Amino acid sequence: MTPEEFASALEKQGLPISEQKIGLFREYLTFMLAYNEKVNLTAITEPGDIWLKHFYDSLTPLIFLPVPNPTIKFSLIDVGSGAGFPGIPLKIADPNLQLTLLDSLQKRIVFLDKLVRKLSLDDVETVHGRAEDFGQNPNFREKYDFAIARAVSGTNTLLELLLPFVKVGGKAILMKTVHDENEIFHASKALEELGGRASQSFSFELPNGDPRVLIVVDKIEPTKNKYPRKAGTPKRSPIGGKNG
Ligand SMILES: C[S@@+](CC[C@H](N)C(=O)[O-])C[C@H]1O[C@@H](n2cnc3c(N)ncnc32)[C@H](O)[C@@H]1O
Repeated sequence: MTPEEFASALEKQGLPISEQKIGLFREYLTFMLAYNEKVNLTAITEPGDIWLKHFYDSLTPLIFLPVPNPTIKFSLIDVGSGAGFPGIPLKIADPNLQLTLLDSLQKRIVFLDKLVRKLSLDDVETVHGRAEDFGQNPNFREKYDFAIARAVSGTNTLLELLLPFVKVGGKAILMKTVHDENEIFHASKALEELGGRASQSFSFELPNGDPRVLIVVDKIEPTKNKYPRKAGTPKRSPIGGKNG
């Protein structure tokens, strides 16, 4: 996908993007690829693939999910953000977002700090640590309108990593590749323990035909104090068992 195809695919989906924002995506791509030479950030290094599989893919929640009133600032934590996906593309598209990027790898957080300065993005906080620890931290716990993650872990594990961050009334968004789109409706044990309710599941294809699923979970009750459990436990022993 070229930058022009990126802009026109978004426009077709009702998400027009300005030249100035395309310029920020160009800077992001150049900076990430240069940095990737010394620090492992992404296995996707072909520019056309970056426009499609990182940038366009990261924006799909804005295309497929009902967007809250754009004049209201909302807070979002991107858990396991890696090289900034999906958080940074979402912030470029919606500068009103109050964004937190969390990752357990220090070298990725150092990259994200530099990137945020390079792109002059406001209201972006980067946090080095494990979701399991920060989910128990009162400054982060139940403080966000949205918690999102792409390519971090299986659904039951991810629910335990995401839902503790979400305010009652907010949403967790799970970005998945191929999987059973009804899986979330069978994650009842994890949802019940964590105060979530499966709300929507969207299956769609990227412009090249690659399948994607977005799962939305409403936070309907506070998460029980014992969750998230200590670092590593949600992955080793997911509530309700391992799933996709
Ligand atoms: C496969 S990468 C995906 C990165 C990015 N979300 C993307 O879609 O390109 C997974 C990232 O999650 C981070 N991660 C995994 N488990 C985590 C945890 N428990 N807490 C915080 N970060 C975690 C890893 O350090 C890694 O950067």
